[in-house]
Amino acid sequence: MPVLCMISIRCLLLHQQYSVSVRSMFRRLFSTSLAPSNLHHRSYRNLQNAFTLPNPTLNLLSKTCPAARFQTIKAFRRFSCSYSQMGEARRPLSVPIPAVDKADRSELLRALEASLGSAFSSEPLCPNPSPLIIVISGPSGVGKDAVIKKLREAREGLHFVVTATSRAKRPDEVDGKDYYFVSKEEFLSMVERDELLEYALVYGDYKGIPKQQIREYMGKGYDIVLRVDIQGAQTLRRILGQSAIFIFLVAESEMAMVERLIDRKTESAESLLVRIATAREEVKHVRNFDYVVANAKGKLENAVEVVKSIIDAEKARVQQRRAVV
Ligand SMILES: Nc1ncnc2c1ncn2[C@@H]1O[C@H](COP(=O)(O)OP(=O)(O)OP(=O)(O)O)[C@@H](O)[C@H]1O
Repeated sequence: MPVLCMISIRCLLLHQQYSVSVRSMFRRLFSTSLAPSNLHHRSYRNLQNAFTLPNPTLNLLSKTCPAARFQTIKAFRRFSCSYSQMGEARRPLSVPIPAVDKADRSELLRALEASLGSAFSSEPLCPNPSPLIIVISGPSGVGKDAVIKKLREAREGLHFVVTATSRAKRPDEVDGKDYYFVSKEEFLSMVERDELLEYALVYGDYKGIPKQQIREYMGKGYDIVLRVDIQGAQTLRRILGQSAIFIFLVAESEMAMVERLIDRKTESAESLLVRIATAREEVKHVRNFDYVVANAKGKLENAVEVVKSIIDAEKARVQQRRAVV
């Protein structure tokens, strides 16, 4: 019995080798021209008969190894099915195609359309991109605002959501542009009215993302850019899942990140310590993001280029992300 099984497997291998080589020979034969002759069809029918003729090898196999026979039949079905699809596109031409060096383009187009049985479509072959939600996050002082500022200058069709915050305005910040500066009480009543997609208490101040702004701009076809801290990004991942793109911004090293925060001169000594300690932990969250982008010292432009490329790549995805807020 084991001997019989080994013989059967050998036979199967030989049979499969034979069908593979015949298949590739066959493909070559049929892929040479758009105008197959009857000969091709006859050859195909002969070959099909050869496959379906009572075959002692197959019979032997079916008795000894039913699974092997099933595989062989499956392989043949796949082969004949792909042939018939191929055959549809290569059926004999009903309209002669004029010589390409003699006919003009419109003549050729008409003849090709008539032969194929339908007009060529001018509909775009690329996916119609749906508006994206791009979440940009990273440790404190890594350059999120700097990257977003450059991105704003470099690219149209993006809406940068203005976050509501209860923190005090810095001297160089503009209300309604950098943040919506609101009191703690105002912020909490927005929470009660369920007006925020996500909110958090960050270093003693509230920050939150107004839903209405996102809906309005997505409705107009804009891509949405959200700038959030790591805590916010985690919450957004839970809410939006894979429907949004999550980009993690990092400095080239921890030292570079600390120097950048010191040089900014916006933090007190205590706040600097808290931010740096937090940033150390936050870097570990990179695995929850889709992309990581380095914003190296003096290379802000590079970081912005990478973010732009990510957006371009996402626009070309076959399976588009569809965020609903
Ligand atoms: N590639 C870079 N090279 C040099 N300096 C940079 C670069 N990117 C940003 N900076 C500077 O680093 C400082 C921190 O940047 P930024 O305020 O954009 O960080 P952030 O991530 O938004 O910080 P936070 O989360 O604390 O608000 C700023 O002074 C900014 O000008």
